[in-house]
Amino acid sequence: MTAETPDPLLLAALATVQDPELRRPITELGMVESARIIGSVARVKVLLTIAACPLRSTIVADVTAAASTVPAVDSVQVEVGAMSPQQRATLRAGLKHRSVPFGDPGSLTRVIAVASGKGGVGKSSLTANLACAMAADGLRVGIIDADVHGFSIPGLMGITQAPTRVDEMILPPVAHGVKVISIGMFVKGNVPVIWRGPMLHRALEQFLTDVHFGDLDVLLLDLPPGTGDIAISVAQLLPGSELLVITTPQSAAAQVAERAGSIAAQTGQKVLGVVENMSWLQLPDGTRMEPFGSGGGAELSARLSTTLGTEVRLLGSIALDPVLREGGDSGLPVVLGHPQAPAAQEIVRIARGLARRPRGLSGLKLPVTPV
Ligand SMILES: Nc1ncnc2c1ncn2[C@@H]1O[C@H](COP(=O)(O)OP(=O)(O)OP(=O)(O)O)[C@@H](O)[C@H]1O
Repeated sequence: MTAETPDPLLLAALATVQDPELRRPITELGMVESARIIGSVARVKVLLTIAACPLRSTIVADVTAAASTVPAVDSVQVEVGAMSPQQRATLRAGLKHRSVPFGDPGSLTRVIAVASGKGGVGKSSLTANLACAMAADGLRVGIIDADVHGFSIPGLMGITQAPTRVDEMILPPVAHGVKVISIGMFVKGNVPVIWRGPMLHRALEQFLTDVHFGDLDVLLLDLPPGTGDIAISVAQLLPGSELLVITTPQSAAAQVAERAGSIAAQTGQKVLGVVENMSWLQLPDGTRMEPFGSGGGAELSARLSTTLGTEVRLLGSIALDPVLREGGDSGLPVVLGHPQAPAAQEIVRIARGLARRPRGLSGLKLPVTPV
């Protein structure tokens, strides 16, 4: 065997190693420069996308473990280098070719925009938990935190790592199996974002084009509360996206949420359903207290059904539970940290229902052209 020819058994073992960010075998990504076995020593040279790759040690550990499985190998030496600009351009071209553009009518990724009428109803907490529940079920899931003024997804998912940039391509950090991108990852400290419509539109557009999510089953968008510019941009950039509307049981909250949901009447988007959050608090004696009243979710689903002319179901009601708040504060969503909690089980049930629904035209108002 010449110095240039990789050892086929070693290469086959290395094909089981995935780049943690790109989620593709490192052999397919052009990251294995050489793979030889000399005596009983496996010598592998790995090229990282950039020299300062934050996941360097993970990749080295995975390569070492994979190479060790080859029967002839007693020890493994991993040399790490960085790709040349030319190699990165080839990688980018290959990824662009294979990634699914979420806005395409033929895209197989289900895009769910999570909306609410007002802030503080638990929209971001539910987005994070629904995503984790779907990922735990084996789906490939991404979140775009489009709540640019009140971005909270990185904290809820426990992400402190910045996205990796490969030239103009952005690789989103992965937490609990979910790929996440947020404007919060691009601002220093807790600086408020004071962008207006056109900038918000461009930020969302950039997330959708420059962030490499790879092939996703579900992309969740955490929208800002209300019926602002971003909701319109989402409808324009992702015409196939569907809305999930969150409310509390309070009648006033449901009325405000109706405005967020009825935006679908203008954009032609489908409303997947309503989720009522903070429905009740379980007291130590087993009784239920309803701090925010009751009936808001049912009221909202009835109102939206009338406005949109199609059934909009109440998909579930989630209890007010301190463990849900604690999970958000610690970056370990309750569906993973306390899966036995009733609130977690209800979120998992809702997530499974959403994931099961086939994509299609049912429930959509189709434009009718007069003949
Ligand atoms: N079911 C629940 N039980 C207990 N606490 C909850 C529940 N849902 C949300 N919370 C808490 O309520 C607060 C508001 O939730 P969250 O930030 O998810 O709301 P939001 O609708 O996304 O708000 P905004 O749009 O203003 O960001 C958070 O502190 C969160 O931990």
